[in-house]
Amino acid sequence: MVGLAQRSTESANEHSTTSVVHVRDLTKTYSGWSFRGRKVVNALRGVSLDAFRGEVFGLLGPNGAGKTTLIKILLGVVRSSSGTASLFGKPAGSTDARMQVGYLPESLRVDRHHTARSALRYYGRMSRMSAAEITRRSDELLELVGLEGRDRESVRQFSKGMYQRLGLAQALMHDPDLLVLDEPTDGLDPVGRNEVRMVIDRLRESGKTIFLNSHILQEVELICSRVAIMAKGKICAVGRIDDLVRSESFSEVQFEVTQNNASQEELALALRHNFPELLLDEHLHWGPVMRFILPLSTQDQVNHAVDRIREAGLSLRGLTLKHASLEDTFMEAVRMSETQDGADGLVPEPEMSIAPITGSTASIEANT
Ligand SMILES: Nc1ncnc2c1ncn2[C@@H]1O[C@H](COP(=O)(O)OP(=O)(O)OP(=O)(O)O)[C@@H](O)[C@H]1O
Repeated sequence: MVGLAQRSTESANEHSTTSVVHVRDLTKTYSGWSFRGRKVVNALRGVSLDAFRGEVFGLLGPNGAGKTTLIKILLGVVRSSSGTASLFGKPAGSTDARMQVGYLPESLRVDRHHTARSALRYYGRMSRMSAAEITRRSDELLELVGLEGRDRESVRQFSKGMYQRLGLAQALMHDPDLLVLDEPTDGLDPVGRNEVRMVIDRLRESGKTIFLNSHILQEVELICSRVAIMAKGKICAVGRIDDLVRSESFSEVQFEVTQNNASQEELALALRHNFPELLLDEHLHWGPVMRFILPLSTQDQVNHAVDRIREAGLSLRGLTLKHASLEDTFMEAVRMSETQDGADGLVPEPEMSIAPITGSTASIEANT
């Protein structure tokens, strides 16, 4: 298992160190009044992270962790309470920063009367692109997302995967260097997920930086080079997935033991005496060789269990270590955050007024 405290496992040599998304000590407090009085929600509590040029950075966290709030601040839709957030060195929300970011919301709505091409024309116009530029860019993007040849069909005919790939194309219309994707593969079948993943791969290869929010851990493992795990408004861990899911940590260990001349009942009795957690039958698989699984995570714990098996006069026939996964890392981080304080009230406050957005980020909604 991973260490319990917040830790950073950055390794500067393995990726570009040019910070595209730079966040320091960011806080966001929503406050307001209800019939019970004043309520405050600390949605972000001192968040710091960097996403570097050319990487796919994943933001993970359970519901209410603060992911959407962070993304809204990066896009300039919500104002932070304190701390700094910048994109390409420009304050998040400034016109300069917005011009360099494309956004795919979780549920992009493209009017049903559109074809893929007319939708891109619409978004291109919103980004104040010329007609020639729109045609050129649409051709490029339709090919990139694999919708060439389908561009005159009504989006009504589109599968979810095609719709999502069109969403990626709209986010890319003004050729931003940073793409912010909110749950890009949510609701897609395996084929659709694979198609979207392939587009993301091609974008990464072309040098774009991708910042994505997802709760599908297997997807994140496949797509992202680095991740931040958030819970209760804080970053619990940040770094390369391989580093976070440390190879020397386990999630569980399976033992196989036996004892000369002992019946299965005697063997079970000896095991239960030494490992009280095996009182439940579901944890113990009976047979001449008994099998059981313990939730051990460190080598020391494994050594200790082996010592106990030997002291009980049992012989160890087999030992299988299951290495920790990103899910184990995530669950541990979330468990830890739950043991900390932070009961928050939930009252919306009126958010800042939303300035006209240039570029394809115009599809962002003022979600209060
Ligand atoms: N406008 C708002 N007014 C008051 N509280 C809010 C507002 N927006 C979000 N919150 C609260 O802030 C906290 C963080 O919410 P946020 O939507 O950022 O989390 P999230 O990680 O994106 O969750 P989810 O995965 O469910 O979308 C939650 O407790 C949420 O209820």
